[in-house]
Parts: sequence; C-alpha cells; structure tokens
Amino acid sequence: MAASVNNTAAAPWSVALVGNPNCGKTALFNLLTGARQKVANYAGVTVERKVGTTRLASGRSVSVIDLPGAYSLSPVTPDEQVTLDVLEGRREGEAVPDAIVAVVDATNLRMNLRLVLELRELGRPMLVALNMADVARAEGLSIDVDALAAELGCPVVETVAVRHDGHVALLASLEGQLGRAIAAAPTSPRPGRRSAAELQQDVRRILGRVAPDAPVRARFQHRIDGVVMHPVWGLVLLAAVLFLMFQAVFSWANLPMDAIKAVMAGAGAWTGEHMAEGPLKSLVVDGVIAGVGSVIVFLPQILILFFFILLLEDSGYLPRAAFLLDGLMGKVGLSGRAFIPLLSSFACAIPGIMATRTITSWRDRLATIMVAPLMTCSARLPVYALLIGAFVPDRAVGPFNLRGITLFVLYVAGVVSAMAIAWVLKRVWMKSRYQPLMLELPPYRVPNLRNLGLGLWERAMIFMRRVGGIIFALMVLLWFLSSFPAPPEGATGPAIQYSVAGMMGRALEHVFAPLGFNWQISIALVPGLAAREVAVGALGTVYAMSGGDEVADALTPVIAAGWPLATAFALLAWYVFAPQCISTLAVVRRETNSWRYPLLMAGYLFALAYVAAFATYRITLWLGG
Ligand SMILES: Nc1nc2c(ncn2[C@@H]2O[C@H](COP(=O)(O)OP(=O)(O)OP(=O)(O)O)[C@@H](O)[C@H]2O)c(=O)[nH]1
Ligand SMILES: [Mg+2]
Repeated sequence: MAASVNNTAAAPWSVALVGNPNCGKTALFNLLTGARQKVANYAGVTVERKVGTTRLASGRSVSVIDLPGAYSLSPVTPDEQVTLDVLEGRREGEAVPDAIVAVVDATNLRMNLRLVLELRELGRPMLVALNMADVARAEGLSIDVDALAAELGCPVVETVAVRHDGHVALLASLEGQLGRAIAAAPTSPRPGRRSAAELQQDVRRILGRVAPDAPVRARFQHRIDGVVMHPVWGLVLLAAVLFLMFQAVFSWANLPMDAIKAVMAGAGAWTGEHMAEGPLKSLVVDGVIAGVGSVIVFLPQILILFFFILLLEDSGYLPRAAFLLDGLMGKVGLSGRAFIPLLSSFACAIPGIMATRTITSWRDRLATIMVAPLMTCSARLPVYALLIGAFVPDRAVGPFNLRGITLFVLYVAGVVSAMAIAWVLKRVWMKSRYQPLMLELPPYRVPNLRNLGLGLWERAMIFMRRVGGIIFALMVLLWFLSSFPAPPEGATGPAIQYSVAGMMGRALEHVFAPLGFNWQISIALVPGLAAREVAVGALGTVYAMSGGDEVADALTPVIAAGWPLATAFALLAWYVFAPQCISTLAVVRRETNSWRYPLLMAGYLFALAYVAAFATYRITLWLGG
C-alpha cells in the first residue's frame, strides 16, 4: 500500500508515441488516455502533438504524447519536424520525454522497423508496441516477439488499438520493464547515425530471424484497386460517390429536420404564450429561438455529410482518390498531397490548413493553404441549405433530386474555383516543379462502427458547442443591436429599422445593393464573419424582429416570398467564396508565420465573392429571374 501511495505522489513520466504514419498511434493514444483525437485510415492524420494522461495500476500517472507519424528522424515535412522537435525537447517549455513507445504496424515490419532502429540510437528507454496484432494474426503472420525483443534490446508487446483491452500488455510493460529503465540513469545516445542503407540491411537481417515468412499483401486488395484506381472507372466511381453524398444530404435529412423544426416551433409558441410581453420575451423568442433555432435545424444535414466523410476516411479510399486526381492536381500546379488537406477542408478549413503540414514543398503548401477556404466547409452548409430549400423546388430529375444536384453544383463551383486560383498562383507567384506523389496506400478496412458512431457524436457535439457558444452569444448581441435604441414616438416601420443594427444594415446596403442584397442580408453578413452559420441565425433574428412572430421554421417561407430569385442566387455565389471567417485567417497567420498571407487571402476572397455575386445577380436578372 505504501508503495502505491509513493508512486501516486511521484512525478508523472512522460512517454511519447512514435511511429510510421497510419500505424495506430492515435488509436492507441485514445485507448490509453480516453481522448477522442481523430483516427483515420490514411497517412498524415495527426499533424500536431497532443498530450493526455493515463494511470498505471500502481497509481502513478503517465503523460502520454501522441505525435505525427514519421518515416525517419530526418524530417522532410513540417509534421515530421514536430515529432523530431518533441523527441529532442526543442519545444519551448517541454523537456525530452522520459521514454519512447515505438508503435509499429505488425503487418508491415519491413517498412516500420527502420524508424525503430533509428529511435533506438537515441539511447532513451524504449518499448515497442507491435500494433495491429489482430490483423497480423488474421493474415497468418507469425512474429517471434521474444526474438524481436532480443534483437532490439528492449521490451516488445503486442497491442490492438481498436479493441477495448488492446493496451493491457502495454500498460503492464510500462509499469514493469520500461518503468525500471526510466528509473535507471538514461544511457547516452550512440554517436554517429547510420546510413539508410545500413539500417535497411539491419532490418532485413532482423526480419529474417523474427518473421521469416512475412507474406506479401493479400491479392484481393490488388483486384479492388484495379477498379478503384483505374484512370476511367476510378474517376467515374469517385464522381458517383460524391454525387450520392450530396443527394443523401437532402433526401435523408427531411424527417429529422422536420422533427427539429416542430420542436423549435413548439418552444417558440409555448414561450410566446407563457411569457409576459416585454424585452425578455423578445430576447428569448426573436433572439434565441428564432436565431439559434434556425441554425440547429441543419444538424441532420451536417451529420449526414460527416457520415460519408468518416466512411471514406476509415475505409482507406482517400489516398487512392488522391492518386487518381494527382494528374489533375499536377496540371494546376498543386501537389497530389494537397488532396487530403483540401478534402478535410470540406469539414472546416482549419484542420485542412493544418493538414498541409504533410506537404514537403513550401510553395506547394502555401498554394494549398491559399485555396483551402474555397472548399465548402460544413459551416456553409446551413446557408446553402436554407437558400436551396427556399428557392429550388423539391423536384425529381430522373432518379435525382434537384436540390441535391444544386448542392453538388455549389460544391463543384468551390472546387473548380480553387483549382483555377491555384493555377494562377502557381503560374505567376509560387512557381515550383511538379513533384510526383509519394503516398502510402493503406489496406482497405471495413469502417469500425463504434468509431463511426463516436466520430458522428463528436461532430454533433462540436456543432452544438458552436450553437451554444459563439452562435448563441452573437444572436444575443444581435438582438440587443436590433432592439436599441427604441423607435422614436410615432414611428411607423418595424422597431428594428431605428436600431443600431438597422442603421448599420442601411449603411452596408450601399455597399451590397449592387449584388441585390437588402439591408437584412447586409446585417447578417457581419456576424457571419465570426462563424458562417450565424448568417442564417442572424436572418432568423432580423426577420423575426422586423416581421412579427416568425420563428425558426418560418424563415424559409419568409425569404422565399420576400426575395427575388436573383438575390438568392447572388447570396449563394457570395458564400461559395465567403471570405469571412476570422478563425481561418488566424490559423493561416499561425501556419505561415506572417500577416501577409491571411490579409492577401481575405482580400482576394472578398473581391471574388463580390464579383461572383454581382455577376450572378445581373445574369439571373437578365435571364428573367
Ligand atoms: N484492426 C486494427 N486496426 C487498427 C489498429 N490500430 C489502428 N487501427 C486502424 O488503423 C488506422 C490508423 O489509425 P491511427 O490511430 O489514425 O494511426 P496513426 O498512427 O495515428 O496515423 P497518423 O496520425 O497518420 O500518423 C485507423 O483506421 C484505425 O482504426 C489495430 O490494432 N487493429
Ligand atoms: Mg495519428
């Protein structure tokens, strides 16, 4: 008992998880620490270090560091640099980790062991986690764990990071052998690094001893790839997958959306009846229920979109799509590596921009960062969905739904403009030579249902936190700005017209009138700077304040009746470019370490949005819309 008390009080050990990309470090990290970091079946998911805590049976706490994957200790990309910096204690305020857990993919020792040998030369206490032990066993791969431990001179344990008890052996070894190694004085690093060829030779020798009959990958996978990566069928398949995704966003969401609308309408009606007239009632009904409610309605559509994205991420399909599109990306001057960061930007440009850390060339990376905000992030989905719901008829076109097609076209418009901008950037400013894509193809995996569920839950939580946090706060602020000052004696129009927001809207209307935007839209664009969904909430509030009793579910008919088609289309075009997202600009500033690029980005996106909305407005009017 006394020992356990001592251990609890002892300083925590810090242990870094290091390994090749996609070997399961983050899955293991989540299992050990209860964290929910992103796990997906492609290389380069983690690009920043994350820390969590686990507790050993003795009560001692261990701080576990999850790191970006690395192929070697000679970094070629910014994310690999993060790993090396942490290992060498070069991050500000951080010491060198007490020990290394070298995570390896047991089914791919030939590739993974080289890094382990390099890590061993650092001379720090080390433990090897032979992860994916389940897959190795299923593939009939037998690895002599004891022989491997003897060869490497450190403990080796099998782990299965996707099974709830897959880390038990690792914890036991942390407690025992590795703990003793940490307690002993660390050995000094071996002088002089060995060359890649020498390391590879060593790997071959070790493999000959511990896994002499390592088979090549199953033939089945090659046959799937014959179709998936076929230059023609592969592209057809990719287009079909994406198309289906946008169809589903509209056709599957109706039922849950109606349910949420009914709840919001009920809440609005109930509050309307039970609260005394006055500012507080207006705040709750017009500010909170109408504003927040009109955003919350879009939760089902966001979850459907993420359901598809998560499926694609976990199946192993993404890097294959990257190869398929490498030629196309090369033509506009982007690296094939830009594909995954750009695809992540469909969720949000911020992780997308972070993911560009996997791109080797700085110019390629910068070009990718500059176009990432053109990918339609999920915060724009509510704006699109609101306008499409109001202006595009719910009609079948062959087997497809017209609304789904419109949404698909809007996403395509984003992608096409990103490619066009990249082409221009790379031609005039950031010239660099085409670098052929080198990316590991992960094995196909059946997506893990539990992970999928957790991923969706996580997404729902992120969205609800935004709704309850920034969106709620902005709605309340907007309500104040729309309510005060009160209208003068004998005023005839709705009160909001005399308020601060009303005046701001009128002033901004001069700027936006050429695009067909009325003063309500002009107001809504301002809080949309902080979070794009807020534009929808703001319209909800502004219309509720100026019209009367409309609540969340009534916004669609109100704008459908009130706006000309040309205005709606112009606003859609505006949001294809939508320059306003302050947090994206902040991340660009951090990743590029300069104000120049975020300012440039905001400037060019604003100009594009303005021109596109103007052109759309004029052309639609001209066509009689
Ligand atoms: N069957 C099986 N799958 C695993 C195991 N560990 C991880 N995976 C899967 O392997 C894939 C990669 O896992 P991650 O934890 O994201 O890998 P990572 O090493 O953090 O990858 P990077 O962050 O890109 O370096 C995911 O699809 C996991 O679900 C395991 O032990 N068994
Ligand atoms: Mg990871």
